[in-house]
Amino acid sequence: MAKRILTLNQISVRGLERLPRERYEIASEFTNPDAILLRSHKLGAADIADSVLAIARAGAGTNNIPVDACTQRGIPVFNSPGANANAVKELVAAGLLLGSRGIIDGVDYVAGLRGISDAAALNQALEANKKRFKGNELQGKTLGVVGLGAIGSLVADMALTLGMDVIGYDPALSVDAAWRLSSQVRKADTLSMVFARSDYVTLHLPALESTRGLVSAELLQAMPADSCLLNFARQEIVDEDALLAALERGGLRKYIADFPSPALIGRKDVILMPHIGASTDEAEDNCAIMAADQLRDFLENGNIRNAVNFPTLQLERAGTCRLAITNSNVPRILGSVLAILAELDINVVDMLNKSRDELAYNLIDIDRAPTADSLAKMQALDGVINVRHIA
Ligand SMILES: NC(=O)c1ccc[n+]([C@@H]2O[C@H](COP(=O)([O-])OP(=O)(O)OC[C@H]3O[C@@H](n4cnc5c(N)ncnc54)[C@H](O)[C@@H]3O)[C@@H](O)[C@H]2O)c1
Ligand SMILES: O=C(O)[C@H](O)COP(=O)(O)O
Repeated sequence: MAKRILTLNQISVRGLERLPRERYEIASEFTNPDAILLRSHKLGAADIADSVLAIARAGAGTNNIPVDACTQRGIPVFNSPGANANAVKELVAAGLLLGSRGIIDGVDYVAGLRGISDAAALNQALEANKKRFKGNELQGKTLGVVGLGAIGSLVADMALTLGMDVIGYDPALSVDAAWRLSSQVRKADTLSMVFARSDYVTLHLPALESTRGLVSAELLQAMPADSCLLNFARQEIVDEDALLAALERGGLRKYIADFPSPALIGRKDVILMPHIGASTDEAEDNCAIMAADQLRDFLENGNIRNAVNFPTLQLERAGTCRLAITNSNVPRILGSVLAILAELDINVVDMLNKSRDELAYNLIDIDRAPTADSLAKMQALDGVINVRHIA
């Protein structure tokens, strides 16, 4: 039977094409979907039907998904790391330029000259007024990058090519990300060091409980006068009251962000974009393709790539069929599962078991399909969260 994929945002067609119609039904409304494919749609735990086996986020941030509730229910949440990083990097480049030059005010000024029909008079007005839109160059200025993952590392490289000094902070930098990073990026040991030493600070870290309000009054106070803060990560990382206070007292020249809020709209010292960091054809295709491929591999083979709450685990298919079992990460569960298979005289052809935090996940290839009774027995074992028989 075709698997049912519920889409909760518009997903690029190139991604949806990875889910062939003979095996997948895709719709924006389903009562009992097998999986959910979404972008920034805010998903509540109660919105996830019992039938859902997996959730795929075509994008980086998963703070719109109740990941802890999914983990408890044994539902992997996939994302597409790096697939939209270049799009965000390019918008940050635009943000830096908008923060350093009088582009927006200058363009607005020119738009207001529509009524002048005489070219000479127009030219005279432009030349007389252009001093109002003077800016500064980025070359030689310091950019502080907070979060040096897929996006932060590209932003750091981009800033180096613009002749900026780059200082970076990431207390949880992965080994892969460290390899990607230019040796010209100076390491900051503390967040306050980044804020104190930068003309521009750009945020590229996830919204987590631990990063909510991370950009605090204290950090903003440490910034040099005339500095700019760029936020293309998430709104909640910046303490909005502290931000408004910093802008009011002139401690921050500009806030440039992808996340408008009522209190920020209309301020001259704030440049807001409508969450378009990943809104390019290329990024939308990349994210949707990655998310759809990972989802399909999970639904058809139980393999896990780029889940934010499950261990990474891939096993070549062997045997007649496969069991995918999620359980609490405690001893003896796997042994009990194997004992049930042994009772049925079913041979294990290959298997892989991995854990991540409180979860363990197993792929077990067997030479014969188990009975419905034995599957129910496995499901009933203490600590087993779910058991899936994949033909
Ligand atoms: N504006 C947009 O449209 C848009 C697009 C893509 C991503 N994003 C946001 O950007 C975030 C980063 O995306 P990414 O693809 O670079 O993710 P990533 O996982 O590759 O990188 C995030 C980095 O942040 C680091 N980090 C975590 N906590 C930190 C902390 N307290 N201080 C400093 N660094 C910390 C991690 O170690 C990691 O290296 C996403 O989580 C998402 O919220 C926004
Ligand atoms: O986290 C992300 O990938 C971005 O915020 C993009 O969100 P979007 O897919 O809704 O544009």
